[in-house]
Amino acid sequence: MMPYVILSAAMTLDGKIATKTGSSNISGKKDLLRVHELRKECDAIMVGIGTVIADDPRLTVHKVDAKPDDNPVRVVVDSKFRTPADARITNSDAETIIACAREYKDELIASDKYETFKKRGVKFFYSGSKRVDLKSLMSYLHEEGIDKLMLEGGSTLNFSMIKAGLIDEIRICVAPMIVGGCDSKTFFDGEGFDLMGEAVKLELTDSYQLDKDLILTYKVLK
Ligand SMILES: NC(=O)C1=CN([C@@H]2O[C@H](COP(=O)(O)OP(=O)(O)OC[C@H]3O[C@@H](n4cnc5c(N)ncnc54)[C@H](O)[C@@H]3O)[C@@H](O)[C@H]2O)C=CC1
Ligand SMILES: Nc1nc(O)c(N)c(N[C@@H]2O[C@H](COP(=O)(O)O)[C@@H](O)[C@H]2O)n1
Repeated sequence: MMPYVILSAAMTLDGKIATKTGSSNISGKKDLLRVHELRKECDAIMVGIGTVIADDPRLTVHKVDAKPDDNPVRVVVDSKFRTPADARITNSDAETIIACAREYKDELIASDKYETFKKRGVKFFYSGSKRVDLKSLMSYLHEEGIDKLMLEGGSTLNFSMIKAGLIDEIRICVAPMIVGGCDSKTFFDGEGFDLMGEAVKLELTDSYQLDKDLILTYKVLK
C-alpha cells in the first residue's frame, strides 16, 4: 500500500516554479492560506533536497490557525545527506524523516551532522543505491501511518514522482505572471519523456479563480 499523494505547487503562466536565481514567491495571499489548510489535512509533506537548499522551508502549518499536532511529518528526499546542519526542517516544530541512498549510509552515520540531527529526533530511512528509491520510501511512509502525503516540489523530484506513478492528484496555482528564462525551474524538470505519447495523462476535476490566481485540480490517470 502507498500513501495518497497530492502534488501542490504554484507556477507562473509560463510554467516556472522559481526563477534562475531561486526567487519563488508566486502564490497570492489567499492561495497561501489554501495551501496551509491543505498541509493541515495531510499526514506528511515531502520535498527534495534542492528545495531545502534553495528555500530553507519550515514545512509547518504556520499561515492558518493550527495546533502543534496539526503539523505533518516533514520528509526530505536527500540521497547524499546534503541537508544543512541549520536547516529549519530539522527543528522541533514537527517530526522529520530524511531519506538517503544506501551508498552514502556509512559516511553519513560517521558525520557530526548525523549525531546533531539524531539528538534533535530526526529519523533516517535508506533506500536505493545512489538515489533514493521513491517506491520503497512511499511504502515505508505508509507503514509509518502516512495515508495522505503532500508533495511540495521541487522540479526534479516532481518529475521522478510522476514518472514512477506515485502521484494521485495535482493542485496547481497558476499566477498571472511570466518570468521566462531557460534556466528557470519548471513545474516538472528531470530527464523528461522523449515522446508526447509517453506523457502522463490527467483529468481536470476542479478549477476556480482565487483573487488573481487560478487554481486547477487534476486527477492523475493511471
Ligand atoms: N513554486 C513552488 O510551488 C515551488 C518551488 N520550488 C522551487 O524548486 C526549486 C528546487 O527544485 P530542484 O532544484 O529541482 O530540487 P528538488 O527539490 O526537486 O530536489 C531534487 C534533488 O533530490 C534528490 N533526489 C534523491 N533521490 C531522488 C529521486 N529519486 N528523484 C529525484 N530527486 C531525487 C537529488 O539530489 C535531486 O537533485 C527551488 O528553486 C524551489 O524554490 C520548490 C517547491 C515548490
Ligand atoms: N504553494 C506555494 N506557493 C509559492 O509561491 C511557493 N513559493 C511555494 N513554495 C513551497 O513552500 C515552501 C516554503 O514553506 P514554508 O512557508 O517555509 O513552510 C517552499 O520550500 C516550497 O516547497 N508554494
